[in-house]
Amino acid sequence: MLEIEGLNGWYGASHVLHGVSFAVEPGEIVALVGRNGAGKTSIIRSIMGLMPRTTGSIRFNGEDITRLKAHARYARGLAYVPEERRIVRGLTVLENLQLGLVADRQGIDEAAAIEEIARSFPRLKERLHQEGVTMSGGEQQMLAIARAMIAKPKMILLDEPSEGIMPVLVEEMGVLFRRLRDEGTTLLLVEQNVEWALKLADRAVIVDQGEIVYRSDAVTLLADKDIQERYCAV
Ligand SMILES: Nc1ncnc2c1ncn2[C@@H]1O[C@H](COP(=O)(O)OP(=O)(O)OP(=O)(O)O)[C@@H](O)[C@H]1O
Repeated sequence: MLEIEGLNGWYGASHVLHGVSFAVEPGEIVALVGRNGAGKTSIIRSIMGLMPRTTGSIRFNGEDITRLKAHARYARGLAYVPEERRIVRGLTVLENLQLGLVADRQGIDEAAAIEEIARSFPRLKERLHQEGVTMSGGEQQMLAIARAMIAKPKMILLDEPSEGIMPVLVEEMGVLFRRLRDEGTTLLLVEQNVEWALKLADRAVIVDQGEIVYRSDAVTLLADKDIQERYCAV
């Protein structure tokens, strides 16, 4: 589904990604973990076409998307939930959700799409006409995920979705991610909450100082406390 080969990335003169290669298969959850500053967000930005400068190649669904702009990648079925969520101030929950349909890729029936999202997110359903930014951090995170899901992407890139969120909502999020995966959506999950991410994921990739240093099944890394300690300890 997603194949990254020899990816290098820079912010100005600062070279932060060094020959990153890994693949994500259709319908799996891959956890991308590593310390603060290891390069996880930069990898996600590169996949979405939001990194200032990159070399190497990124293929999505068999197509080379390396030179495509972010909106074109989005239109091909990639969605992104950034760490900072970007719920738009002044807009209601419903209006924030509608933004997810602006770059509509398949002529989706808006009313049906909102109805479906409301079924998956009862907390949002109760608050459709409330201003989005007045909700709790966890509810805003759910809204950001719902907005990414609404146009039925093939793959969702999530940057630290559990950060700062109360445990009951993190649990709900885990149930949601498993359901999405079981329905065929592919997920790349960047997380500091390594144990939670590994329990959800099928496979794991570790990035350290801008390089991929480890790849395995999630259960293998979950059992390997030494590797977790070496590369993921905060
Ligand atoms: N906008 C930027 N300009 C310059 N350097 C940046 C910028 N964003 C990130 N960096 C640097 O790039 C490197 C990788 O950062 P990145 O945010 O990708 O790591 P991360 O693993 O996602 O970390 P975190 O968990 O802290 O978000 C770090 O050294 C960071 O300081």
